[in-house]
Amino acid sequence: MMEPGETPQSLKSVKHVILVLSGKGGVGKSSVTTQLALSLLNKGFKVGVLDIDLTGPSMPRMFGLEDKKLYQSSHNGWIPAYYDNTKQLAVSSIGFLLNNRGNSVVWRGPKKTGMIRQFMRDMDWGDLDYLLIDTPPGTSDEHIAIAEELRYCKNVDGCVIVTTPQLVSVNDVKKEINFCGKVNFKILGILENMSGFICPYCSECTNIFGSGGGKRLAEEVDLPYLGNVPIDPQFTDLIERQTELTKEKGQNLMQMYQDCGLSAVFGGILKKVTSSSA
Ligand SMILES: Nc1ncnc2c1ncn2[C@@H]1O[C@H](COP(=O)(O)OP(=O)(O)OP(=O)(O)O)[C@@H](O)[C@H]1O
Repeated sequence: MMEPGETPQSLKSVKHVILVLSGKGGVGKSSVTTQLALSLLNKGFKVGVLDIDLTGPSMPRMFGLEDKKLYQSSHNGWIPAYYDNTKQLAVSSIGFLLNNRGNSVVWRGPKKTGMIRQFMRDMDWGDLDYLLIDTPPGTSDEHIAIAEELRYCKNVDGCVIVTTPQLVSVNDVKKEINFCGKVNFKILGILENMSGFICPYCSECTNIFGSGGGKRLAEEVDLPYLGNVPIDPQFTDLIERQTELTKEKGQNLMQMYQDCGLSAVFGGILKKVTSSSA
């Protein structure tokens, strides 16, 4: 039984917890979580990823783990899905508990809260350097539940907020910032995803959705700006065809990501995230 004000047992051996949030859906929050994880792994850290997007879980697909399941250990709760035998990357998502990928989760608030509580208290993460938490868009039941669970955890570094350059996304981010203030989550910085498209043939950058909205917002609200992430079709292809590419190249996702243009971009972003969280 957890006493009020305590860090859940499952997080006691986790050094840093970082949440990834966005005001709007489809802005690339899961892609950002995935790339932060890959960048940390490529630096030699042991990483866990918790997907609390209960209605649209995407972490199993992002890491090519769709066939995996979560198992209940005899004494220590749920065992996460490991990417491979090295156990450097552990992932937990409701996607691993659904019998069928197409199944939908139609739950009211209390059931969602119960599931998140279980994810927070009953996972056997073991020792981790970083636990990244991918959240659904907005500020709904899942966010309130996770904020309650993490309320007294000393190892929560804070949140990375993802936006796209469009004003409508930037406006929704302001609500997310407001939410973080209310639940006392530190904001590590704002990141602008889909910030231009780099032509793979001529390397010219076209600002399809405009650009600079994230940076202007960070200045307006006086928060660190973490950087722009362009649209890179190589990354989408890597995620979509990872099983095929792994067979073709004999490399795992972490190795293949190092050849992706976005890995250098995330190298810079990770430095800022980890220095803000230090
Ligand atoms: N910088 C990028 N370059 C190329 N593709 C990207 C980039 N960012 C996101 N994508 C692609 O856009 C799609 C949506 O991204 P993602 O699933 O990460 O968004 P999300 O904000 O997590 O969505 P949801 O609101 O459904 O949780 C995915 O197919 C992803 O591969």
